[in-house]
Order: sequence, then C-alpha cells, then structure tokens
Amino acid sequence: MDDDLVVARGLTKRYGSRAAVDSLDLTVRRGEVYGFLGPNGAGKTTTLRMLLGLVRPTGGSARVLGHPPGDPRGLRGVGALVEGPGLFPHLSGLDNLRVAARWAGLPESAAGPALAEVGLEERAGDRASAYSLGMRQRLGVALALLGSPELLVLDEPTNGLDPAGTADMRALLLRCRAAGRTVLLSSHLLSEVQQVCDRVAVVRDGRVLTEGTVAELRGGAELVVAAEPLATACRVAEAVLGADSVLGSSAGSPGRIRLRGAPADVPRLNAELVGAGVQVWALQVEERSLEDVFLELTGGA
Ligand SMILES: Nc1ncnc2c1ncn2[C@@H]1O[C@H](COP(=O)(O)OP(=O)(O)OP(=O)(O)O)[C@@H](O)[C@H]1O
Repeated sequence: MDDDLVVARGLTKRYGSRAAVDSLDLTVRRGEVYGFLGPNGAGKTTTLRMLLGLVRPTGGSARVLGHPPGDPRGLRGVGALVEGPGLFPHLSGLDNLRVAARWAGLPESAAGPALAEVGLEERAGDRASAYSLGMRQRLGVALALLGSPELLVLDEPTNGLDPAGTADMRALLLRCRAAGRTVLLSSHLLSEVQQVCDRVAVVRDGRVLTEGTVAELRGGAELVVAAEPLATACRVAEAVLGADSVLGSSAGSPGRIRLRGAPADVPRLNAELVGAGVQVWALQVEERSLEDVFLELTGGA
C-alpha cells in the first residue's frame, strides 16, 4: 500500500438540500499528524464518520488504508475515538482496556502498553468513574491505540477539557507524533492544532478552504525595525533581504520599516544596520498565528 493512508476526493454528504460536507478533498500521509480544523458545524464529525464507514456518503469517494470506508480490512488498522469513549465506569482503567483487548482478539497484555502511552499507569487500578474528563478522554485514546493501529482518528480530542486536561492531551498527541504514528484529528481549537499538527486543512461549511503545513498556512514572518536614519535603514535592509523586501515604512523618530524576512535574518540585518551607522531602536519578528490565517479565511467565523 502507498503512503497515503486516507484519500478523500469530492466526498459529499447531503441532508435534504443541505450539504454537511461538500466535495471535500483530503489526503493523510503516513507518519503525519493531520489537523482537520474548522468552526462548529463545519462538517468535521460527519467527514470522520464517513471515513470510518459510520455514515454513508451521498457523493465522491474515499479510501482508508487502501480500502473503502468501513471495509473490515481497512478498519483492522484504524483506531478511533469519535464522540467520547464507551467505558465501563465500575471497571478500572486497566480492566477497561483488558476487556476491550479481549473483544478485539488481542492478548490482555496489550492493555498495559496502551495505558502507559497515554500516561495513565499511575491510575491504572482506579475505577474509570473516578477519572477526570481529561483522563477518561485519554483512556479513550488508549482504547483506540490497542493493537497499535496504523491510523488513529480522533474527533475533537480536547473538547470540553480544562487547560490541564488539554495540556495532557497535547503532550499525548506530541508523543504519538514522535513515535511516528499517523493521526487524523479534528478540532476547532486553533492553538492546539498549531502546536501538534504537521499539516492542516481548514474547513468551513463542508468545504476545505485551504490545506498545507502549518508553516505554509502561516506564511513567512515579517520583521519590524525601528531605526534612524530611515532612508539608510531601508537601503541596508534591501541589500540584506532583497530589493522587494520592504513592505512599508513610516517616518518618525525613530522611523519604522516593515520587512519580509525570517527570524534567521535578524542577526545579519542588525549587524549590517549598525555597521552602516544606523541607530537600531528595536527589531521585532512578527509571525502570523494560525488563528490570524483562520480568521482571514473564514471571515471571522
Ligand atoms: N444526521 C444529521 N441530520 C441532519 N443534519 C446533520 C446531521 N448530522 C450533521 N448534520 C449537519 O451537518 C453540519 C455539519 O455537522 P458536523 O457535526 O459534521 O460538524 P462539526 O464540524 O463536527 O461541528 P461540531 O464541532 O459542532 O461537532 C451541521 O450543520 C449539522 O447540523
């Protein structure tokens, strides 16, 4: 099988005349954490449910691990957490995993490593009913991890979690990424996605507005320099960063220049400015957050 673990082309789900998902294209490659990002009602859950074979598409096509959605041959390699885990509250975290392992035809010994991967070993013997929401959510991820699936599908894994629970989930996702797991996760929390995902699709009204690496979506950084004299500073900046690097300037005392550049350009730019006798009052790097991009794309949705 090739390295595109999930491929959707023109995937569509209509409820009556309304398209919950509208001609959606997406590709999840092996080893990446792919963020499916959009506001409430964008069609994220419907898309993930279609990819798992839980909802029948009204149009388009999809392959998951080389098979049609819901095909047992593909599902064998998928672990999923969609809309909260089904737990036995009276059983311990470890016993929940042992039971699920048995149902999945796996040895009970698969439970321990899954529990360890989500950082719950110390609470292994506690009843699930005594777990916090964040811990239950992580136990849900452990259930999805049983059998070490090729693809992990998580629908809004941080939904409803407090900052500590969110941080724990983020750490877990980063561990998954470091372990080379392939993860498809949905979220409306931009900061989360920005920190854990390799690539992101931004969706709204069932459509993908853009897809790319977090860095691509954010675009290049800008450098803001406060310096005197302004004309010399502009000349030096163009010499260091290129003729079209000056995006704007404003006179003042000191004057300000906005430049297209990268954080790595800062030391040389500063040295050249000072070398040319320019007084540098401030030199700042301004990077767009994914949130800025998202708000631009969705018009503040
Ligand atoms: N069974 C259904 N019948 C009718 N409409 C539905 C159904 N399921 C979803 N929808 C509609 O499809 C749209 C997309 O819903 P979906 O749950 O996929 O969005 P989402 O991005 O996951 O949002 P949220 O974060 O709020 O769960 C919504 O307008 C929703 O009301």
